This record gives sequence, C-alpha cells and structure tokens, in this order.
Amino acid sequence: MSRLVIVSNRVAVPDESRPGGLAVALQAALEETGGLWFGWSGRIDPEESGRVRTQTARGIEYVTLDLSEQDHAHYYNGFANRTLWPLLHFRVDLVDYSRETYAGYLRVNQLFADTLAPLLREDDIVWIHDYHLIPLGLLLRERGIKCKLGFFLHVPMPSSDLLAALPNHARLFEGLSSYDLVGFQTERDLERFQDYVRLYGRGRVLAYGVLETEHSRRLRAGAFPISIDTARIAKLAADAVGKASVRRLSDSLSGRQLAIGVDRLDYSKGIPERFRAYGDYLERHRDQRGRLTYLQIAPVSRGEVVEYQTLRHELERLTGHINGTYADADWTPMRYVNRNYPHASLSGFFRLARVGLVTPLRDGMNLVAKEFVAAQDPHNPGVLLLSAFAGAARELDGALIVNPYDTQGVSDALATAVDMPLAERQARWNSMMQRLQSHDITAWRRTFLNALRDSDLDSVDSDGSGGERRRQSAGEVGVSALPKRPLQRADDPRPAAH
Ligand SMILES: O=P(O)(O)OC[C@H]1O[C@H](O[C@H]2O[C@H](CO)[C@@H](O)[C@H](O)[C@H]2O)[C@H](O)[C@@H](O)[C@@H]1O
Ligand SMILES: O=c1ccn([C@@H]2O[C@H](COP(=O)(O)OP(=O)(O)O)[C@@H](O)[C@H]2O)c(=O)[nH]1
Repeated sequence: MSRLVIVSNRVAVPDESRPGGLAVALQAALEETGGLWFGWSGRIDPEESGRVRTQTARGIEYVTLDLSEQDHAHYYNGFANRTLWPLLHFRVDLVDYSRETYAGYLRVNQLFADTLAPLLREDDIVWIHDYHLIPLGLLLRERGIKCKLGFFLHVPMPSSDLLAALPNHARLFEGLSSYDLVGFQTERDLERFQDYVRLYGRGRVLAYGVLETEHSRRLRAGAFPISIDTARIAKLAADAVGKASVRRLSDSLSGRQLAIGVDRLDYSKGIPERFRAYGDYLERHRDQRGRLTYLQIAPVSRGEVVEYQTLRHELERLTGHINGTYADADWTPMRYVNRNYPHASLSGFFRLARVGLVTPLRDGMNLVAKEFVAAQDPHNPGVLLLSAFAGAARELDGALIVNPYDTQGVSDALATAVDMPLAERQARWNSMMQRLQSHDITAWRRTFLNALRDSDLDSVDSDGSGGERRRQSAGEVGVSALPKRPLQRADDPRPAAH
C-alpha cells in the first residue's frame, strides 16, 4: 500500500498542544493510517532556516524544519498571515502586501520542496495543506516528483474579484494546477474557485469540478468538508463529568446556565461582535439577566501580528465594559480566558454548556462547532448558535443560524436558546449528531484520498464528458479573454503581468 505523506505548516509534534483545527484533524487522520508528517517545527532558529528534526511516535514519522527569524517573519507572520489570511477571509481592508514578504513565502516553500523531495518515494500519496503552501506542488513537480499530489484549502475561497486584488494572484493560484486534486471545505468555496479560474485565471471549467488551465493542464477540484473524531469527543465529554476542572467550572456556576465560546484569538472569529451581542442581550433581555454566565476561551494566536494585538486590546476593553456595566456583587456576566485547554477539558466544558456560541465573520469550517455538538449529553443537549458564514453551517442544520453582523439578531437567538424546551433541543441535536456520526474525520480522509487516487483525468474529453459529475448542463462555462502567456516558474522573482 502506498505511504501517506502529509505536508502542512503546522505539525502537531508529540507532547505539544497548540490550538488549531488543522493540526487536530490531521493528527486524527494520520493516527489511523500511519505515514510521514512534514512541516515547520514551530521553532525559530536565531540564525538560519533548515535544521531538520525527526521523530517517530504511534506509527507516524515526523520530519520538521526550523525557520530563521527572518523567514518566520516574512513567510508566516508576513505573507501567510498578513496577506493571504485576511484576503481569503474576505478582509481586503486588512491585506498588507509587500514583495519582500512574498519573496520570503516563496523562499520557505522552496526550502520545503528541497528538503521533502529526496524523502519521497514513487508511489507515495502526498497531501499538502493550506494557504501557507500553495506553490509547493509546482516546486515539487519542478524537482521531478511524479507521484499523486493533492491539496486541501482549510480556509474559505473568497469571491474572485477579491482574489484579483492580490498582486501576483495569477502566478500564485496557477500553481494549483500542478496538483491532481484540489479540495475545498464547501461547495460554495469550489464554486468561487471555478469562477476565479474562468474569470481571472485564463482557464476553463470543463464540468463541475473538472478544470483546465490556460496551459491545458487539467485538474479536479471538489468539496470535502472536514470533520472531527466524533466518537472520541463524545466519549471524552461523557468521561469528563468527574474531571476536576469540569467539576470546578460546574460548581462555580452556582446553578446558572453556561454559554461558551472557544476560538483562537483571531479577527475572523467575530469575537468583538459576539461580545457586543452579549452586551445587547443583557440590556434587552432583562428578564434573563443573571440566569446565564458566558465563558469565552480565546488562546492567543499569531501574537506578533499587529492586527491580532489590536484585537486583544479591544477584547480586554469590551470585557471590562460589559462586566463593569452588568455585574452584581455575587455574579460576573462574562469570563474571558486567554489560556489553551486540552480536548479532555474542553469536551467537558461543552457538555456543561446550555449554549455554544460560534459566530465567525468567515470561517473555512470551524471544528469547535462540531465538537460542541458531539460533546452534548443526548438526554439534555445544549443549543448551538452558529454563524451563517462558517463552513460548518452548511451541515449543522439543527443550529440556530445567525448573522454575526446582526447584533440584535444574535442577542435574540441567545435568549431563544436559554429558554428552548428540551424536546426541541433534542430534535435539533439529533439531526446534527447523525450527520457528524456519518461524516467524521475518517470519512473526510477516505473521501479525499479515494478521490485523489482516482484523479486520473485521461478519460476526460475537452468538453468535460467522460463520466464526470456535472452541476451545470453546459460543458464549457467560459473562457477568459485575457491574452495567453507562458507558464512562469513558481519561484520566478519577476513581477507578474498584472
Ligand atoms: O497554525 P496557526 O497559525 O496557529 O492557526 C491555526 C490553524 O488555523 C486555521 O484553521 C483552519 O482549519 C480548520 C480545519 O480545517 C478549519 O476548521 C478552520 O475554519 C480554519 O480556520 C488555518 O487554516 C490552519 O492552517 C492553522 O493551522
Ligand atoms: O483552548 C483551546 C482552543 C481551541 N482548541 C482546539 O482548536 C481547534 C480549533 O479549530 P477550528 O476549526 O474551530 O478553528 P481554527 O483555530 O483552526 O481556525 C479545535 O479542535 C479546538 O478544540 C483547543 O484544543 N484548545
């Protein structure tokens, strides 16, 4: 059987706990199959990038690279998290682009390619993850790698007009054509990517999920919603009842209901908007005042990036304002914690809660929403408030779906959740739990890898026929009128044509 090689910026090396859905999900996927996990070590070398660390645990071989301060600043804090992250989350207003950080991004991708290529075997299946590593497929092909290459984007694919605001967008996204399969979280993300290929990428959509680039290279693309280890979270939550941290939280509530939010401290998660909605709830739903305590867990993330520092200050100010305005001598309306908790505690916290607040402004999927559902007690489940702009909203139909920009709408939904009768809570929870039981992390991994193994496009005709799944009846959706130009190398330092 071929070996699975996973490549991602973030690697969950043994005995290290950092929040983030990608690492959580890939850890669960690799534990089942074994294989190689390659990526950044999470360490900064004061002098240079490239020190390789290897270790093996539970059938997984970890090969990681240290990054120099400069590479980390340009690649991770710079182009990945100050250019691509805001762009892909529809926040063009926050995009900070510079040629310097883009060069650093390409440099680190080259380093990944140079280090990984000699480790690969002919029949490996290589699965590359996320926006940090878009050019890696092309760089591996340039180094003679011929095995199956898949790519999965964990974050949203925004509207094509927004993508086009990125200098060099064509060169960067053209690199996706070196993969055999490109996966997105939702059908909407796939549709927006197809629009981009058609409108700005000079390519063609031969059929739904079958694309041809301007250089006549074909690739498949599909929607593969990521999920969680549902059974594990449910068991952790049930077992957590006796855990000291969960008991302490339960005792501290003095019989009040609990609302919980768990997010990396990130502006995409809509935390200030959620705090304001909670303030509005306390103001307008006075009859419920004192019946509910809100716990927000928000471990610091990307703390060297200025937009994240600004957000942290804003949240501290808002928490102080809400507690100062509404607290009583024996009750504090909200608790705000910057600590990172392990799943064993979080699952127990989720099970205690009457309401889960998941209100991102944009989110690729949001695994917390799924974990909250999986952790509930079937006899007394809590209610999920879920943003329409999280990928998870496409699947979790039993949630109260909210618009995070609508302060009063979120506040009213919270009041509805607090008073929701048991029968309705159970009906809503059952439908979501069924979905999570059939679409868990194993199903996600298998579906993607099976599609990657079957991604031979030789049988596809240029009009997209040949047994391909079709959404649109027209085989060819459109061709860009832009002039053709030769394929540039992924690391070509010349400025792009547009
Ligand atoms: O690695 P960090 O910079 O600390 O950030 C953590 C991860 O955040 C993002 O997660 C995304 O992937 C989740 C799983 O698919 C998804 O549920 C969530 O909506 C996304 O935001 C990021 O995309 C990862 O690369 C980071 O590792
Ligand atoms: O204190 C914390 C906060 C978050 N998480 C985990 O981090 C992941 C967050 O994934 P999600 O998809 O919700 O968002 P991301 O942070 O990847 O954007 C989930 O598995 C959370 O349980 C955690 O283990 N401890």
